[in-house]
Amino acid sequence: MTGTLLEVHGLEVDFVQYERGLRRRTVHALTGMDLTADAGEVVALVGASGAGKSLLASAVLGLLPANAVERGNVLFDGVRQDAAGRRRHAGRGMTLLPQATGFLDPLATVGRQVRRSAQLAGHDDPRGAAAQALARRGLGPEVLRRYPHELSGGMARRVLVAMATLSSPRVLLADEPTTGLPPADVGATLRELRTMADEGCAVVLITHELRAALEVADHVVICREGRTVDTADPAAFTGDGDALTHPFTRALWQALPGNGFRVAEGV
Ligand SMILES: Nc1ncnc2c1ncn2[C@@H]1O[C@H](COP(=O)(O)OP(=O)(O)OP(=O)(O)O)[C@@H](O)[C@H]1O
Ligand code: NI
Repeated sequence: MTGTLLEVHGLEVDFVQYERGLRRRTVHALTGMDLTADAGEVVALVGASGAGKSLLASAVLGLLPANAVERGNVLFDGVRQDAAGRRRHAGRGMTLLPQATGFLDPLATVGRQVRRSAQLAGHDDPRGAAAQALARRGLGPEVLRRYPHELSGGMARRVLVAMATLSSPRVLLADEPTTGLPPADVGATLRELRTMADEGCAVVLITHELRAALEVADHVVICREGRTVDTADPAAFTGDGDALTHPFTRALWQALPGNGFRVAEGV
């Protein structure tokens, strides 16, 4: 259960936009993302809102919109894959646990969607596996018949977690998996991701909550304004942050409540 399953090298993403009068404008959304995740690891990708975390996940899975232009390399299990190749792995070898619960199909029942994840992963009994996966997250059989709009935000998120884990991915990109969950469920979800890694999956945990990331991560990748700026060891996030070599990472740590209330601006 060793080996690098996901490598992202110098990933850049531009969006081509047309303004009034058909004037073309290029937005440089990602300008240099690097990330490596081995089997057995949780790699946290941490950064502020708009830093480019979700975009990296979409790009890795080949799910960028048509007006996006991508440069750089993405390797899955040591093999470079173009966007179409990555899309073929999506939902099988590589799974996205999406940030937006809008990823659920509004026209299909929860049961049908969760069973589909189980089927794709080759479960012998998709129906039983789906019911069990939901029950493990406190969602009873009545939820199977519901449509996504009949779920609360927290329930929808637990359905997404159930679908992602059922698909037994080798690489899991979990995009803000704990947002909107009550504290007890946050811990349970993080532990679940840790267990998936311990069983051989490479987990990329996308979050803006550094403290939560430190609880389960083996490495912390820090991104800022479309590029990764540092990869740090979770053990270095202690005390005043003197063990953190990058000034931006140190400032992020020091700015956390309880760490001195220093402001990270101007770094
Ligand atoms: N389809 C798009 N067209 C143009 N710009 C986009 C598009 N999608 C994302 N962006 C831009 O790319 C940048 C990164 O967005 P992204 O959603 O990856 O941020 P994030 O780090 O996931 O933030 P959050 O923590 O709020 O989820 C933002 O500036 C955003 O406006
Ligand atoms: Ni995001």
